[in-house]
Amino acid sequence: MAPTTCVNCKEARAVIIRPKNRQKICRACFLHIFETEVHETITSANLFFPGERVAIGASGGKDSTVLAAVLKTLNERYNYGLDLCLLSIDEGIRGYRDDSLETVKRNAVQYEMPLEILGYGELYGWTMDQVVAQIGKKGNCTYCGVFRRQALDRGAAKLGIKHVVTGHNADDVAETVMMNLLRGDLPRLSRGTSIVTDSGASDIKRSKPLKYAYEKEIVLYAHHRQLDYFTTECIYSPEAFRGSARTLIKDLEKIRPSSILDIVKSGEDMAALVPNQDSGKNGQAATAEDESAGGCGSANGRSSGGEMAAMEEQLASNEDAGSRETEIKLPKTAPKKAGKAGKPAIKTQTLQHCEKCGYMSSQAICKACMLLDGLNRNRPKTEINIGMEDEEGSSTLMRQMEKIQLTNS
Ligand SMILES: Nc1ncnc2c1ncn2[C@@H]1O[C@H](COP(=O)(O)OP(=O)(O)OP(=O)(O)O)[C@@H](O)[C@H]1O
Repeated sequence: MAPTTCVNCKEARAVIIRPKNRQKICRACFLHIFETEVHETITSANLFFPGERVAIGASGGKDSTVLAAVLKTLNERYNYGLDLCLLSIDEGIRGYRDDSLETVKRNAVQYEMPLEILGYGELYGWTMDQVVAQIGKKGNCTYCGVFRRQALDRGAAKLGIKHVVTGHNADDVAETVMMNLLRGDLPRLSRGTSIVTDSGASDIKRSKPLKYAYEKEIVLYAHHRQLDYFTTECIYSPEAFRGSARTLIKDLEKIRPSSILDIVKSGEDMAALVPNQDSGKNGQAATAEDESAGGCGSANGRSSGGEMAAMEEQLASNEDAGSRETEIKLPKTAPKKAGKAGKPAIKTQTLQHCEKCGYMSSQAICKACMLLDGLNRNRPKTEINIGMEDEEGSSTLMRQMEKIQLTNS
């Protein structure tokens, strides 16, 4: 069979079938189109101004690595005049984040960007390994998400930077839209679809330049540019509800590739109909305590079927057949059981500063401080746990010991 020619340049051989629209294109055109689409997202939302200092939330994963690479390219190509740096949060997860941070350190050299790393240990006195040893694996994503959102703000403040960009992509936004629809939480739907979010109390703006980029295209971009990124998933359990929303989105995408963007657009349209009940500065959606803002691979259900891992494997095995067309077909995955989701009432929130740490909160005490309070109350017992094996058996034993101590006291 004669090789297919790229529909864009009409010259080179097509080696990619774009997941977004099924167009057959060559490698060079794919990379350029992907970058141009991100550029259009940036310019149409007026995300940056010349001379702006911007911190890239860098986890070492594919999304933030692609974000850093693309921003560097666009900054040079279109003279954005941005001063870019990498900001990493070390959640303190041995065998996961320590390894991914090594990738970020290499990226800092590759992209010639300064890197700042801030740890939960130094910020909160608790690493996620310690949190999980105390509370178990169930529900740990809540702690991690709340802490990370604050940590990114605090890291930016430390650097004197007022804008943090994250690698949230179209799939992430579509998942958030679905979750909030299923929960009947329209105000949160509005916050989740916003490309720019800022808090009413901190002057740090958040944005998602990859908001319209498909996750599969991000993987393809990373692959074809041979970017150095970290693929292992978080060792702690994913959030079940988001995992189910993710499976739903991926199933819809298989039938109709445009579904992801359609869901994002529908989310935006619906958001425009919802009264802006808790906007931050400049009328932007306030998200400091919103789950869509902090970002977490496991909380985003990365483990729900390991589709991206399968795709990466397939791309690697296509390596030898570089000149052939690459069509990504994902393995069928069994649907995951949804977690229990309460239906929150729509209510107006009053934004204020946390009495303890000063961070933005809709309550007198922010979520992070409330979580820390609970953890710190049991601190002495947790300290006994330090140094013990990190296995499920050990933490179960510790919890049993704690129960016995509580019963005795
Ligand atoms: N530990 C971290 N330090 C800094 N930024 C982070 C960290 N974890 C997540 N983020 C930011 O939040 C975004 C969304 O994270 P999430 O883990 O949900 O997605 P992901 O697809 O796994 O991202 P990535 O591929 O970049 O790890 C990331 O792209 C990154 O910008």
